[in-house]
Amino acid sequence: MNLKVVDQSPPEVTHKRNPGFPLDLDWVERVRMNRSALERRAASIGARRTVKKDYQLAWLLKAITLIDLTTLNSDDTEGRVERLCAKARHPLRSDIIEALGVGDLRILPGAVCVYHSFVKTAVAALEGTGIPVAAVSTAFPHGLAPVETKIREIEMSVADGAKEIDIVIERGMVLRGDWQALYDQVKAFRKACGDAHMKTILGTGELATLTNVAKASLVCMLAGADFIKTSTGKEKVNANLPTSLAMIRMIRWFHEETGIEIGYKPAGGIATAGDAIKYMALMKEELGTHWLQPHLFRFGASSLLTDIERQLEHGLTGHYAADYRQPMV
Ligand SMILES: O=C[C@H](O)COP(=O)(O)O
Repeated sequence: MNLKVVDQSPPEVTHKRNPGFPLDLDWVERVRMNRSALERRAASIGARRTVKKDYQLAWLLKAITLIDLTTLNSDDTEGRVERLCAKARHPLRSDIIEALGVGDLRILPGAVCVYHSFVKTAVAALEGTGIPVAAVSTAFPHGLAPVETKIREIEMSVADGAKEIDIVIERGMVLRGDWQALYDQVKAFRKACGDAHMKTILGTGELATLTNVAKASLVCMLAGADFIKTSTGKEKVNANLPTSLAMIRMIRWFHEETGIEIGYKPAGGIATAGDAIKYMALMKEELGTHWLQPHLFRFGASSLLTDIERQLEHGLTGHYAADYRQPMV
């Protein structure tokens, strides 16, 4: 198996964090996306085999390192978060690791993502692993609370030990075209994050057009977002490939203009190993393999790891495991 794809050099050495830039309304005005062209391009990603069989297991191992292992349910408990963190510590069964011969590779998820209330629990459960805790703060999933309340929630998540903050934007600001209000609020969120990296959830399924998605992406990047993220997982339409293309192309344009690399996080409804490979192929083709590293790409997903583990076992044995052998939480 070619494991080069799994190997990662330490990203922090070279990665320059987005410092934020002034709001350039002329640039925002120039942004246009052509939905049918993006849909055609997205369809071409799914239509052909993107990763040859020999490489599939390596890509799936890589995919694990890119997952924000997530539980975001209204009935979450400390116990469920602890079980999720135990899974994060050992994302693959030891017999699979042994059979793949990858015991010496650091295959751990990119982060564990929880509501603010569970940050302390997750930080304690992950101690010593180096796996960061990401908190969805700012009145997730709707984002509709007074700005002071949302800023306070960020500050509390950071104080509890979250190293990454997933903020949600107010979709109404985009629908009204109030780019100044969006910029000001996201900039204030970034300030409250301090050293914690900020992922900016756009709620793309509620933004009406791909041009709006692209403009909102740009405004959030100008305001200092470290990542742009599609969805909360709670909208009727969550991550998909055409929306991803619109956002990824804005990341590329932003990089061309500023030299700053922004991360991308598709989230919501990404549940199969096949989905994961399509998103990774899209990133590779549009931005290059460099972008397939945990500091520049994450999946927001609650059940993806279960399917990846099943597919890895299938790749090794030719059989699928019974569900009880791969409990999630
Ligand atoms: O940000 C993560 C999403 O809420 C996860 O959505 P999912 O449960 O559909 O995988």
